Amino acid sequence: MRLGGRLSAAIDILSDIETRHRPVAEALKDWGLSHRFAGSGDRAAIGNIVYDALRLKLSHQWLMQSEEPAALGFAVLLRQWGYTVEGLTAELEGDTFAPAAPGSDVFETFAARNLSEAPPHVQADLPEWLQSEFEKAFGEHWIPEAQGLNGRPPLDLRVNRLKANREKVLKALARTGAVPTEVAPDGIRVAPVEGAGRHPNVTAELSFAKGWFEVQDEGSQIAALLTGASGGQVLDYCAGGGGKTLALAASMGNKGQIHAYDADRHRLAPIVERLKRAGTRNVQVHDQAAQLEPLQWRCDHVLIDAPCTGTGTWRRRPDTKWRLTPETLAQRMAEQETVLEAAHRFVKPGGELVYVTCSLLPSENAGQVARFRERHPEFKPVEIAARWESTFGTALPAHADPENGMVTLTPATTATDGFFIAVMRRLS
Ligand SMILES: C[S@@+](CC[C@H](N)C(=O)[O-])C[C@H]1O[C@@H](n2cnc3c(N)ncnc32)[C@H](O)[C@@H]1O
Repeated sequence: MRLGGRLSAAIDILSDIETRHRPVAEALKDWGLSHRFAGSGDRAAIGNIVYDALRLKLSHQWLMQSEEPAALGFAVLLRQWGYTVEGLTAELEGDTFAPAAPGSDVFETFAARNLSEAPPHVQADLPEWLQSEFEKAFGEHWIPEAQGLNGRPPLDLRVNRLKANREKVLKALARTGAVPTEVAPDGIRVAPVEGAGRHPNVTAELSFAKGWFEVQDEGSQIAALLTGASGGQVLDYCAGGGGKTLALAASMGNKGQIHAYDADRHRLAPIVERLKRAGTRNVQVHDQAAQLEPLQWRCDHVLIDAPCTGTGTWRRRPDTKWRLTPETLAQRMAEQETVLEAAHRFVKPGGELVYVTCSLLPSENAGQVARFRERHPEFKPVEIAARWESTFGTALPAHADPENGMVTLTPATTATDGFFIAVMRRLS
């Protein structure tokens, strides 16, 4: 397919997402099933246009003065893929599969408008109702912080120390251009792709099958390491598919005992195969809360990787940004309170509770922790600056609240997905 056909397909998919309120992954999959002739390069290019359009949807619409999916598609190529109007027109000329170009007046409007005159939430490309949350989180830096969530993400991997080391994996993946991550000691990164590019399918590699590495964002690796667990009894209370459980098992060198629990057994199911591939020997998986009862007051570390709105992962799932509602936020906050209430009981006196979200909204983060500490004054913040420095050998990143044991990672400051991490110790 040439660019015109790819752009037409992306516009059709954007219409489908808009009219039927469908998740982007499903819309792309359906398109692929009904267009089996399209090669993998075409699918990647089409997917990239769709994802890019959703990342900057509001500012594209404002600059084009149009909410039409076609305007979005053209805006992607002009603003994110480096085309000029003339270059794009020339490229699409004579391409019978190319979509009709928006009228010349749309391009003129686009050229005449200046984004710095748009309302702040349009500049930031987020739903207006979330502006106050971002202002609260980042003060005067809230627009660049929100914009940081609008870029393409890298592909991050975590080297599994139980089976390999960073050098070995870097060598095995040399042709991908992978490099060591800045902060996480076992992380390696393949840079974000440009234009129609796509990341290598690393899970098809023999080294992946052998358990040498996992796909995991550097922020998630950092969160797991900040638990500070090196042995003892560890409870991963919201283990899901086991991303952080695996990271903990590796950093603990298979010592101590990790208990991985999740209320949703379907989410938990893949953990068994993953643990096997990674060569872990210190993890017990639990799918019933009752199985955890003997652990009450016994755990050295309890990790709560809480259910959240996922605002920190908008680079990877930009459609969720536009589907998020105040009702969903309220629901996630209620779930967070439930898990905090249920999980803190397992921390032994002197033990630690680590609360993590992949969201940047203060009501899910600092607000949630403050309310928890009001209800449970026996939990006090740990020295997060010292923990960070001894773990990573650097100073705390820009958005941290050492007095309250909290740190926030963002694409703009740590070049990771957005994460919030609070570490507390139970005094009695
Ligand atoms: C952010 S995800 C966990 C991701 C996982 N830790 C990882 O690193 O791959 C949050 C998890 O919390 C689980 N969860 C939600 N409510 C829960 C509850 N009341 N008790 C235990 N787990 C819960 C969800 O099923 C979901 O898997």
